[in-house]
Amino acid sequence: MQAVTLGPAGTYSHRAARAVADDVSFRESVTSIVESVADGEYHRGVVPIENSIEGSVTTTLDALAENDVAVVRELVTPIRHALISQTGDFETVASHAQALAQCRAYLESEYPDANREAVASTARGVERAREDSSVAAIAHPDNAEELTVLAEDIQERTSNATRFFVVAPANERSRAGGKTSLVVYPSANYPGLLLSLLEPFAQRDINLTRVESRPSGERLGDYVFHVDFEAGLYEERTEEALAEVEALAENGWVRKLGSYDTEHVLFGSD
Ligand SMILES: O=C(O)C(=O)C[C@]1(C(=O)O)C=C[C@@H](O)C=C1
Repeated sequence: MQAVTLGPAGTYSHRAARAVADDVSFRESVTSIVESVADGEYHRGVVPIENSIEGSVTTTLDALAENDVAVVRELVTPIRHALISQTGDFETVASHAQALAQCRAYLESEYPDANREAVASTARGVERAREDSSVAAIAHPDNAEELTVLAEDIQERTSNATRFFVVAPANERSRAGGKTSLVVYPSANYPGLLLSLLEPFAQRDINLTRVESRPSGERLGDYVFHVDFEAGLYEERTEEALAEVEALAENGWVRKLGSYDTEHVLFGSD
């Protein structure tokens, strides 16, 4: 099977994608990965959804709200960052914005005067460091070929981990699995709306694992809600809860991304 993920080769997304497919292709943005699966160009896409330190990857949330795709697997993988450069003498640190944020304390204490440059991915940061000796990158240490690893494990916590979703064409959505993800756009705003959307789950003893609001883009104060919970779409209690949520969102829409199980993925050097 072929999968598409964030490139170039060597990103954390690439590491996660190797657990899904032998043949991995690359795109420059999460949005184009999700779109290329929705268009049928690829069968699987691997996208970061949430990090234990820095929280949601908002471009992924928005792409899942805007494209009709299914989530078929969830992969959790440790994220251990290294500082990589040609020499110890650099002016700029280049990496993905998530990685720069996950190493904020280290950078502030060790390199308070260095410029931070957000690039499309951690591996793109390594390319910058390879081209320019005044640039250091934050990335997985396996990317350091011919460069120097100045420091390892510079993320805020050793427990740093990122969740990835494996997206598939919408017709491959599964009802089986211990977790489910939904996107709900109620297109309404009144006191207690969010409470009413969540009560159907509490009443059926369904544990929510994440609720995130994102602006709908329509107007200020209008939100899309991303909800993950510990039950499968095949369960009667889920069907009942969803019927109530769909009734509450009758002016908007509910996207069932699908049910899946969580897998923890490790690589040799993790
Ligand atoms: O830049 C990469 O290496 C990515 O795969 C992206 C990404 C992210 O968007 O969160 C993935 C995992 C880490 O949290 C840091 C960056």
